[in-house]
Amino acid sequence: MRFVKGHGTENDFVILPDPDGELELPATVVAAMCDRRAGLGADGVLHVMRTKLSPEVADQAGEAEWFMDYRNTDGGMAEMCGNGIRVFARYLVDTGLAGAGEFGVATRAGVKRVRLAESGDVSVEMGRPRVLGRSHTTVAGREYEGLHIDMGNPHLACVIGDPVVQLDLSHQPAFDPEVFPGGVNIELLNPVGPRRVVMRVFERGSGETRSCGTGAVASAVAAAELAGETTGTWAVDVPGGTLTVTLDEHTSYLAGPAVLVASGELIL
Ligand SMILES: N[C@@H](CCC[C@H](N)C(=O)O)C(=O)O
Repeated sequence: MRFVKGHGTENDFVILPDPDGELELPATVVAAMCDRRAGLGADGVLHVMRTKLSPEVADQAGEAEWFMDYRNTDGGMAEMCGNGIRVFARYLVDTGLAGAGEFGVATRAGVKRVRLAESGDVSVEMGRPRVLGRSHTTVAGREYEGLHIDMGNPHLACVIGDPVVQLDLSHQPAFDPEVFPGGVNIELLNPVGPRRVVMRVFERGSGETRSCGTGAVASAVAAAELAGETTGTWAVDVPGGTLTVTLDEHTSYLAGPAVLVASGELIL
């Protein structure tokens, strides 16, 4: 099985080209690929399929030739991945499957428009974050409150007083299963300057990762709410680098580096 490996601010992915939709991807196979000791190692899998061949998203085929079928480390499907879609776009352009410039990519959360800049950064229009209320999480015995935000996938973004660098995120933080029946991505963040936050994340289905694009947008929304703002551009520092989030009245944008680092043959 051919693969390409890439990352966006060290949120890393195995890319599986499968234009004609011939691959079977049971959760066990995805989990084996993502295993950092016995497999290739990754935070998730980007399965590259023609949109028209996937019944899940075939209605998006008019706006997007390619479908990002996203899987978490545990093999579970997710609706959207902000870093993944930027790496996916980099892959499509570098392999000639899409022209440079702006184009649509199909996802389970609808078509997202991506754009490659000359600097090498890839940006994506993420849509309007939906704030659905407040909830709480417990991390290493400490309870934190945050905003429940729908980015196509579920988030709990918590601005906290404790320094996020010191948190123990080696275990699943507790959350309210009545609010998040399908699980949740949990962001912990500290504002560190005007429109700048430091964020760590515990992702649904993958554990702590070094970055999360949808989580960065949710974090900017939570920081903006605290500052009494609704629009503007935020820098989100994550363990793997820095992402830029722009919020306006109608939508949100995520930008940052997206690189391919290896390709080869997987023996599974
Ligand atoms: N790392 C991603 C989010 C991936 C999906 C997430 N774990 C979920 O289950 O919703 C990002 O960059 O947004």
